[in-house]
Amino acid sequence: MIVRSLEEVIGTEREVKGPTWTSRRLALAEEKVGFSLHDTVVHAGTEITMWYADHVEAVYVIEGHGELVDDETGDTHSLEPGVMYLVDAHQHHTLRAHTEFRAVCVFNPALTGREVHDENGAFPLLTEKGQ
Ligand SMILES: CC(=O)NCC[C@H](N)C(=O)O
Repeated sequence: MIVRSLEEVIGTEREVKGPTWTSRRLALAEEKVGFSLHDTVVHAGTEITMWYADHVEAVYVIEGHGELVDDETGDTHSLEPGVMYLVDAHQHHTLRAHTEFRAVCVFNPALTGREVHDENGAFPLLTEKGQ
């Protein structure tokens, strides 16, 4: 059994900062459980367009308000605590954080921990060895 607190992760290599977000990665590929689990904060008033070419992601909002745009259809969804969205088919999508926004994010395949978005808004498919 692995028990890990957010406080243990903050300030370590498991806390990864992107341009508009900070991802605290509680479970990673090295745990070998088939997914990674992150407690992620998105900074208020920001917008980010993403496209996970190699991953699926589940996002469960626990704090804050924002909106999600499915860039493939133009559909816009209001985001607030208790709302979950699944990026289930590699959709290009845009997240706007109206307030500081916090969510639990799960990725499959698991992130190794060092990934930040590339120029397409994707996470590179790294192995634990970093390829
Ligand atoms: C807003 C957002 O989801 N940014 C990407 C970070 C990713 N969800 C992560 O948790 O690493």
